[in-house]
Formats: sequence, C-alpha cells, structure tokens
Amino acid sequence: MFSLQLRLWLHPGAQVCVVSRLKAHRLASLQNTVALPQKKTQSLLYPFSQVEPYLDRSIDRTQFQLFHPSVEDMLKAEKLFCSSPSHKIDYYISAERMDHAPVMKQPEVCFIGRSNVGKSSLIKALFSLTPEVEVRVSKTPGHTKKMNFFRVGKAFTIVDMPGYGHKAPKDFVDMVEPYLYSRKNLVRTFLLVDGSVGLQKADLIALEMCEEIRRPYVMVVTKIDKGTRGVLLSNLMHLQDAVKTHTSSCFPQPFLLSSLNFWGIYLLRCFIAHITGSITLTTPPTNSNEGATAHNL
Ligand SMILES: Nc1nc2c(ncn2[C@@H]2O[C@H](COP(=O)(O)OP(=O)(O)OP(=O)(O)O)[C@@H](O)[C@H]2O)c(=O)[nH]1
Ligand SMILES: [Mg+2]
Repeated sequence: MFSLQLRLWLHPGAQVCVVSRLKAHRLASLQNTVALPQKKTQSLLYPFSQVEPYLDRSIDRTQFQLFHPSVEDMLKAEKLFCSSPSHKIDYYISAERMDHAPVMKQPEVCFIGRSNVGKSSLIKALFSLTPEVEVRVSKTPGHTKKMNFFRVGKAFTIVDMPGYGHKAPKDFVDMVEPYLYSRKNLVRTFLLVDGSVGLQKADLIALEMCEEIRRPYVMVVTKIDKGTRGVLLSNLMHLQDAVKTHTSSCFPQPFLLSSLNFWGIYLLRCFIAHITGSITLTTPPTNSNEGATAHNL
C-alpha cells in the first residue's frame, strides 16, 4: 500500500492533479483513497464488493466483474480526467437538435436516463478533479434541457443528455433519438437507472429503444447509497434478469455507482478511458465484448 502511494507521487503528471485537487472533494482522486482502510477502498473502487456477500450462492458473479481493472489502470485513466495546458478539459457547446451538434472526430460517450436519475451528477463526479468545469445538477427533474458536450483534451467527448419521463423537455425524442441513431463517433451510450427505485416503465422503453438502435450500451445503477441494501439487491437482480433475457447490445455488467460518495467513479473513468481507446489496460479484459475499443467498433 505504502509503496503504491510513493509511486503515485513519482508519477509524472501528479503535480497537475494536486493543484486541481485542492478544491475538489477529498475522494475525487484515487490517490487519496489508497490511504483508506482496505475494505473502504475496495467498496469505492469496486462497489460490487458491497453487495456481493449478500448474493445467493447460486448467482454467477462473473458477469458483475467482467471489467475489473487493476489500480494501476485506474490511475492511468484518472490522469486523463486531470486538466493540464496540453490536455484541456472543458464544457464545449450545447445543442438542441442533432443538426446543431458539433462535428467532432474524438470518440464520444453519452449519458441517458430518466430525469433526476443522476446523469449530470455523475458527469460532475467524473470531472471532480477539474472543478473549474461546471456541470449543473438540480434536485428538480428536467433540469438539463439540451445536449451538453464536454471535451476531454483530444482523447474523447462526454455528452450530458436531458432526461426522459417526468418533466422531460418536449422535444426530447426529436433531440436524443436521431443523435443515438446517427452520431458517427459515439462509441458507447450509458443508460442510467436509479438503484433505489429500480427499473421503471420509462426505463424499459429506453432499453427497448437502445435495442432497436443496436449500438453498444451499458447500464449504470445510480444512487446506490440511497435506500436499503435489500432494495438495491432486489432491484439489481431484476435489472440483471432484464439484461439477460431482453437485450443483445447491452454489456452484461452493470456499473454500480454513487456520485455522492464517489463509489464506482474510478472504475467508470477507467472503463471510459478503455472503450475510447485512450489507455491500454495492463490487465486484459475477461470478455471480448468490452474488449472492443473506439478503434474496432
Ligand atoms: N443520494 C444520491 N443522490 C444523488 C446521486 N446522484 C444524484 N443525486 C441527486 O439526484 C438529483 C438529480 O441529480 P441530477 O444529476 O441533476 O439528475 P439528472 O439525471 O441530470 O436530471 P435531469 O437533468 O433533470 O434529467 C440531485 O438532487 C442530486 O443531488 C447519488 O449518487 N446519490
Ligand atoms: Mg441533468
């Protein structure tokens, strides 16, 4: 543990992160978490470890841990989320319609889900090492009204989408569907589901839409800090069942996350860095599906 910390300080680029970190949440950086007790670090880095002991023995754990990078790989990914003069992270532009969306060559990932599910909060947590990048969140559903594009240097773009369902913008479908169908550089869609309430009717419609589009997408279970563990487990099992029986383009591993506590943020940073072809993993993925990068999609 100690030697890892030492190596971190010797890591090139660490300086840049330190400056941004002064203002950021103390858990925003993986470098701070390695000093925590092992169990706490484990649940921050691999949140599935929080629910795993409560799963029935008959349940296969493999699908929950297909993407299970090393701490070194997560550190490599984290560097991408630190802004520097040669690697600028910024809010770029907002678009109300697909034909207003900027043409970009970098691989892109987008976040969709019901209004209030925590899309903007998740992006804010991803960018917490660069607090000067403003991502607006609100407890009022329907807050994000446009597609907001954030550039991560020359590596990739992250798009925050308006939510569907309650108080969704009227033009939600006209805005988001054409984007999901035709955006050329889109390498992955992240479909967020609230872990404290589970799959809702609107989520099932979104799932169906993603299946129709037939582009790779990934489920993210948000707000795992909220509600009881029993409720989370039952919602997770239901979701896994839906993914198994009703999907063919969905990555079998759901990403468990709390933007509030930073659980799962490091893992997701690493996954994004991997699928956009921005890092090479030292530990090869165990499943060919998620081994696909921006270059071979
Ligand atoms: N407990 C808890 N609350 C969260 C989490 N993520 C987001 N929230 C809260 O959920 C509310 C909605 O968050 P947003 O990130 O604005 O949700 P959104 O999906 O972007 O919503 P729209 O822009 O309206 O579509 C805010 O009050 C957040 O503080 C989480 O991981 N845990
Ligand atoms: Mg939002």
